[in-house]
Amino acid sequence: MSDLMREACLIDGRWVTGEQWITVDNPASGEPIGRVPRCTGAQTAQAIEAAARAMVPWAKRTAKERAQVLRRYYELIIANQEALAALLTREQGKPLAEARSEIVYAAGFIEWFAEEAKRVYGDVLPSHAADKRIVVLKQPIGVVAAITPWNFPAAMITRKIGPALAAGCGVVLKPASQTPFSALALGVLAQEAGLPDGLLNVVTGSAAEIGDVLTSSETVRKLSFTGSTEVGARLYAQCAPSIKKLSLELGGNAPFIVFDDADLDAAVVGAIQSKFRNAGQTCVCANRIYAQAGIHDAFVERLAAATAKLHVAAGTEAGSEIGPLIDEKAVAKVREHIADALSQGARVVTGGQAHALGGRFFTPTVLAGVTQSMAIAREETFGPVAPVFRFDSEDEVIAMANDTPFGLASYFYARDLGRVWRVAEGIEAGIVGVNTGLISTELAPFGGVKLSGLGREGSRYGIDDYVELKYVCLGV
Ligand SMILES: NC(=O)C1=CN([C@@H]2O[C@H](COP(=O)(O)OP(=O)(O)OC[C@H]3O[C@@H](n4cnc5c(N)ncnc54)[C@H](OP(=O)(O)O)[C@@H]3O)[C@@H](O)[C@H]2O)C=CC1
Ligand SMILES: O=C(O)[C@H](O)CS(=O)(=O)O
Repeated sequence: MSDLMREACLIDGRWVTGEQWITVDNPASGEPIGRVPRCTGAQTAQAIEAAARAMVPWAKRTAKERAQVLRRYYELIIANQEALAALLTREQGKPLAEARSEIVYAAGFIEWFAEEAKRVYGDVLPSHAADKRIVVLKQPIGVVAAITPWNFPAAMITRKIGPALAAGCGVVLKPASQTPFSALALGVLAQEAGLPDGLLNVVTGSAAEIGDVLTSSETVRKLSFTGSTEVGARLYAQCAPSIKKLSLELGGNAPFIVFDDADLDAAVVGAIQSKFRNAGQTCVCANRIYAQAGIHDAFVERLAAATAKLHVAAGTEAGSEIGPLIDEKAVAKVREHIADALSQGARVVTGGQAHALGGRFFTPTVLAGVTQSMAIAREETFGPVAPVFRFDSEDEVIAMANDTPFGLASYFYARDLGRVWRVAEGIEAGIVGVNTGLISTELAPFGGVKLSGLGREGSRYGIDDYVELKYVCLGV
């Protein structure tokens, strides 16, 4: 067990366990790698109380003092990149190279919000009366509950705790049950960085039981959730009675459009990067690939050739590019999407079947002849399958791209300036990648529209969701 691995929860500065446990397995082998406590509702309530108590002195510290602690936290995450990456690959399965990148990405949110802590500015506004002055204060919103998914076990956490801690809030974090160890390791480093006891609490266990306590608590003033739209909507409803502020980063169904005037080789590189990162298990993966008639056949041929070269192996194996899927349910969904597409006339260009490694490994796949009526066009595959649709006109493909209740990420390759503006403005999404398949950075506002969620994470906008505005009307 690495010295960052904890089989315990962090509540009020203490590592605690319970009477029941949840076993965590290695997706590459299916073998158990450890266990974490199944925290009770009472333990969750203790964590909320600890966060509320610890945030009072924390919020009273100067912004610069908070920034200095967060800066130390950032430096410790970077210093422990290798150990954190190894732990992340063991519990989530992604290639070690991707895990190392995720740790840098995760650290980037702490670095960024350490700086943003010092720039939470209020306002003095022109008054409405000679004997009044208008002052706007920005104050920490209160205790923050953060619930995170398994696909980015480190970055999805720091993307939430970074702004929360920078703003002066206390946090109760519930990581995904399949990938708790990265979160607990970040708890170890938070203590080492000097975060006060109780400010960051990490509870593991039954999502519903912990979620019920977090969403019903009136002490919790903010819920930040990343995960499926189904669960996000449920949490939204559960938070209504206590009128919490919500950030919801939910599911996607990203279109990836290649126009006739695209740089075809660049488009193939971008499609591979967007589609197969984390074995396709990201909410911003290209989920539908549209190729214009003039380049369709050449693009499909080149995409299939590049896809067939991807190295499928356990994440710990040198050169691994595609690791295992998180669980058997994920493999079943990939099979269902392929079978449904083939039953409606699509064809396999490469892949299409489980990998020789067996278990949760699946061969990177390209389908052609895909249409909007297929399940793979309507649902998020969350796996290594690239479905290619043919289209003729710009208006037609914008309509196809927008023919989804989701609106998180989108991508297109084109070089005509007018087309770039028309398509970027016409696509209904929170994020548009133009001539790139990689859009993830802590410096930009990340989030979606429609059923993909509420709010933005990262960037100078990201801290707004963790403060409240207070209007002070000053009689003079
Ligand atoms: N927009 C974005 O940035 C992202 C969106 N996603 C989306 O999430 C999905 C895949 O991730 P996945 O983890 O399976 O998503 P889930 O929504 O199933 O789970 C996300 C988190 O919510 C918890 N959870 C589940 N049910 C409840 C509940 N009733 N009350 C409280 N918490 C609950 C889970 O806990 P437990 O693990 O214990 O079940 C987990 O920690 C995909 O749809 C993907 O698109 C994923 C990542 C990023
Ligand atoms: O969980 C996800 O899919 C992440 O939000 C993707 S990203 O932040 O790495 O782009």
